[in-house]
Amino acid sequence: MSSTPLRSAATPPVIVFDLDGTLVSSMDDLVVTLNVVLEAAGHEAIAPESVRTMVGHGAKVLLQRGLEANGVAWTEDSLAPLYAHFLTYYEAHIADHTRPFSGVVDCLARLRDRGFRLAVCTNKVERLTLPLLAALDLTWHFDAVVGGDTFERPKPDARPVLGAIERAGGMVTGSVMVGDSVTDIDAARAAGIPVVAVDFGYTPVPVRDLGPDRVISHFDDLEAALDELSV
Ligand SMILES: O=C(O)COP(=O)(O)O
Ligand SMILES: [Mg+2]
Repeated sequence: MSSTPLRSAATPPVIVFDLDGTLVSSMDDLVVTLNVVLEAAGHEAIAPESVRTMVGHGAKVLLQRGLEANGVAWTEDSLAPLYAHFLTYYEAHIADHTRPFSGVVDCLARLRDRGFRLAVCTNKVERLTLPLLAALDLTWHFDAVVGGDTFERPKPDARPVLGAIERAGGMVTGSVMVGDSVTDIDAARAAGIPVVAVDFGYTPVPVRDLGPDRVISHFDDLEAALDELSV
């Protein structure tokens, strides 16, 4: 049992979680989907190690990067049918291989017990985010879910992070972002809240080099990191 006192229920801080590469290991399903779409359009499949460096800005940008890796120039018009295929295929295979990372579910429960509100702030569009959370039975943990298309601009804009805190009914002071990539760190900075990075996510450079306030290698270590940040 934690000895940390419960927080005031009136104005709780919010732990705002990124989704892909932070809460869930979605890489395998993203790789399969991207390559199904690219190959159907007559292009080469991309190696999983390369796809890992392309995730974090939403499916449309992933597809754009997949085309660019094939040396294919794209326009909004040429991208549209491929993006439609991506959405349809990925929706039908959203949790074939995707699972919460080790320790996630227990950690979410402990944070709730400690009086935090919890939110998701991902650059995945809502159409994909909501079914993925539901398929993994994660939805009920969260007071708010913000996708890449919920507000005008996605992360690294501050608005989705601040919107997640607001929709979760919490206050900005004491809230913390937990993410795996530069978009999360920059969004947290823009929102004026600290950021804990996980080092097992999807990023082309080591996340430690991006200057997060704390780095964890397992969700069992998140509460200690939050305690160190005095939130
Ligand atoms: O690139 C995506 O699909 C979304 O990524 P995120 O959950 O890490 O923001
Ligand atoms: Mg991520």
